Amino acid sequence: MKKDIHVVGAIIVNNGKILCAQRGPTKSLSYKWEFPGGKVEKGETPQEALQREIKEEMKCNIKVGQQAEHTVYEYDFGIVHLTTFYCGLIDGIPKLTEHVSIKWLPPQELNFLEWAQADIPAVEKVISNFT
Ligand SMILES: Nc1nc2c([nH]c(=O)n2[C@H]2C[C@H](O)[C@@H](COP(=O)(O)OP(=O)(O)OP(=O)(O)O)O2)c(=O)[nH]1
Repeated sequence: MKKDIHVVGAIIVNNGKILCAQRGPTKSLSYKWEFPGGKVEKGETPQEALQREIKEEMKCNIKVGQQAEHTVYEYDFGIVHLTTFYCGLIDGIPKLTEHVSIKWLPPQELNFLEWAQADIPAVEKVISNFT
């Protein structure tokens, strides 16, 4: 049986643009674009996990707002349960640490990137929420 992986992703909105992050070559889903975040650990709420992950991987603090989407997607390596939340920056500027590239894009340009498959419903939702 495939393992269930519970993941949170931050849709960080700043000045009308959204932060998109590209996965590195050594990771699963290499070079795909994603919302920064990661796996929820035992005892954490999804919101706590997201704040922790963003602090670790982007060196900034966020406030976590409304849930945008929840998707279950079966990859070959496991079943990802992805919950995305709209977020805002509190302090610091997101920095490139674990990802190979980050971009701030207006919502209508999100579709130009090659997203991880689990993210596609969230991307569509963001586009429709902003247009
Ligand atoms: N952070 C994040 N992960 C996502 C998204 N969409 C998606 O399918 N994923 C997958 C990729 C990973 O398999 C898993 C998140 O794991 P992670 O971010 O904590 O771990 P990782 O990069 O080290 O991944 P891995 O190489 O261990 O699989 O969820 C997304 O938008 N954000």
